[in-house]
Amino acid sequence: MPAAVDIKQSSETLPLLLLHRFPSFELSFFPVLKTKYTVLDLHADPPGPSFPILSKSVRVMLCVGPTALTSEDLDRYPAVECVVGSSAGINHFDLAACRRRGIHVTSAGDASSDDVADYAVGLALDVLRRVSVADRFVRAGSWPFQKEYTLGSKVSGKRVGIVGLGSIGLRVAKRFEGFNCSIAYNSRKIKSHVSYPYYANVGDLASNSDILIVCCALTNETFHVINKDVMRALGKTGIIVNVGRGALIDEKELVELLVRGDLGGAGLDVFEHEPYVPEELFSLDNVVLSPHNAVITLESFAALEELVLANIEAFFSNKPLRAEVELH
Ligand SMILES: O=CC(=O)O
Repeated sequence: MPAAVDIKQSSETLPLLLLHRFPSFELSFFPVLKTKYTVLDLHADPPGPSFPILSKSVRVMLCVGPTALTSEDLDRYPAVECVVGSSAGINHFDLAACRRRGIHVTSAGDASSDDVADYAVGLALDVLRRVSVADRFVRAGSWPFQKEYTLGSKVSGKRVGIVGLGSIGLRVAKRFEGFNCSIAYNSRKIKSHVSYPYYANVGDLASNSDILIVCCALTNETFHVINKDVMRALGKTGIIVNVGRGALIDEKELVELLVRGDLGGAGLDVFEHEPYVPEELFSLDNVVLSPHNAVITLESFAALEELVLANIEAFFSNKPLRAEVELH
């Protein structure tokens, strides 16, 4: 499965870095990496003769995007001590295996939290005010002929429930405060630094919300945390926005409720089996679909690149890592 080696022999003393990424997804900092480290590129083509030997001494793995990192992957690289991730969500890493081996893991931290929070608000606005529908209407040339419109729904003053009040959730809350919305939240634990009402039960939060924003981490505990009952509690006028991970919501139930009109609408940036999106959603005007786009801005990528490079350098110079993940 290792495909290639791209070795810069600028200095034998520089340690190795294994780059684990999608093919043809060249980020601007890859050339910088290659000037500083001997970069083994798992997905480049063709394979190089030194790969099998060099890969045994790789100490840092850089995992770009949602490339899964399994226990078997780690077994192939016995010298790995640090996994540098490039996303905020790290459900695609086998964290238990990292913990067993004492491997440090870093994430994107809050490099893209502002952008994801902005996007969550944008999706809610779009669903309620039907911006994408209006755009399609104009582009289809319907404006001169059709005089009847489906009414949108006001955003200001709505009750916003946030599932996961971490760095993204807190930013979502601040933004909706600007719309005079009331905020409440659910998370693993009550947050003493905020005064928003806390609901230990997601269903209770949904019952008391008009807009439910899902932005918690995907773990074994939060898989399908938004189930049929929670969505029923949100009700026929409630809308749900997911900028976390697809599997936080029971997607099959979500689709059924939306198709039957038992849920008010949805703004979805993530899906359970990306890039597959259930086709039943395509014809629903109360649903806004987006291809895992919330982090994709110039600014997020710049912050991410800075963080990734800093963490690699910190590891090799025995300095503290940033955005290190606590492995329980
Ligand atoms: O989805 C994107 C991320 O987790 O950073």
